[in-house]
Amino acid sequence: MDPRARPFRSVLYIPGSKDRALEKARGLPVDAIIFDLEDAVAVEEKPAARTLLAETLTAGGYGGRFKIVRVNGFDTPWGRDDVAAIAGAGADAVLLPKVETTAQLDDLAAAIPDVPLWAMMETPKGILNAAALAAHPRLEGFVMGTNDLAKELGCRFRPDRLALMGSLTHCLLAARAHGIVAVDGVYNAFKDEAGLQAECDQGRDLGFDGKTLIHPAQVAIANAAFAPTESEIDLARRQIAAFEEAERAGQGVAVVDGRIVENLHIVTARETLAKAAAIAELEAV
Ligand SMILES: CC(C)(COP(=O)(O)OP(=O)(O)OC[C@H]1O[C@@H](n2cnc3c(N)ncnc32)[C@H](O)[C@@H]1OP(=O)(O)O)[C@@H](O)C(=O)NCCC(=O)NCCSC(=O)C[C@H](O)C(=O)O
Ligand SMILES: [Mg+2]
Repeated sequence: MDPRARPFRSVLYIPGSKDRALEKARGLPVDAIIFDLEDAVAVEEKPAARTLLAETLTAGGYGGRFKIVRVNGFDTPWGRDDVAAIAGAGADAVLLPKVETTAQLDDLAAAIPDVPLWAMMETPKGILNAAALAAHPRLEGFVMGTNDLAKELGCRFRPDRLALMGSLTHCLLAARAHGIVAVDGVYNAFKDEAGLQAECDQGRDLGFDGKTLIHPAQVAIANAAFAPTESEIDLARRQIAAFEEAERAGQGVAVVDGRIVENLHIVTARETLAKAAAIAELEAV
């Protein structure tokens, strides 16, 4: 199945140690959840978080939300135990942090044979290897780790994310070349709605499927920013109708709102309608 066939507008991190947040997420209108065992969980809490998360996933109750578990790296004392604990618990994907090589993905793939893999893109080596990682046969999604990446680059956070732009677009190119999902990084100032809106709009303009989030207050903004707008849906319908009319008249080009519409625009128009339909289907669950 095409991993991009379902929506990933809002992808909420939940620390695997926080039972209240794990419970709350069962009612949040998010497209996907990253149940985190890595950086959001303190070292002393890791074994208990792993057990709590395995029990929580097994209990279910997350409806149509896509369930991703971020395990610790296999170069830590916890990574392999994390994978063993969540295997068979019903996760839709397992997310490996700080991925740099396809050998790391091979290692994870061998440890959990039946679950799709996702990769955190957040180190310079990982970003440089994005094309090879995206081509891995088990990989279905990239998540940008913009905090770790900024740390590694030694760059400053700016509203326009200038220092990160090369990495963001490089990973998007790799993801699109290999048909996998690409989700943008988090916006840390979770009470700053205007800042989040601007960063979501930028991520959407770049081509990301959605945004990773850290707080429920961020969900509505991401859901709106990464959904097709009413005017985009209306335009898509009119482009398809006009193009089909042109084809019936033996022509390969139509004109809508003063702009040419060719077959390639119809591909985009159909994708827009398919995305709107997938969102409606998910929201009906
Ligand atoms: C940022 C927070 C620490 C804020 O927590 P808190 O002060 O408790 O928030 P609120 O009191 O406003 O919470 C209100 C209610 O919402 C629930 N809640 C809060 N956060 C979440 C969440 N993420 N998911 C689900 N529910 C959540 C609270 O439980 C309250 O519920 P109730 O009491 O019933 O009203 C906190 O939001 C938080 O811990 N966020 C997640 C942080 C996280 O996961 N960080 C790691 C991922 S970021 C990262 O690592 C990216 C990447 O790797 C990189 O390098 O960039
Ligand atoms: Mg990180």
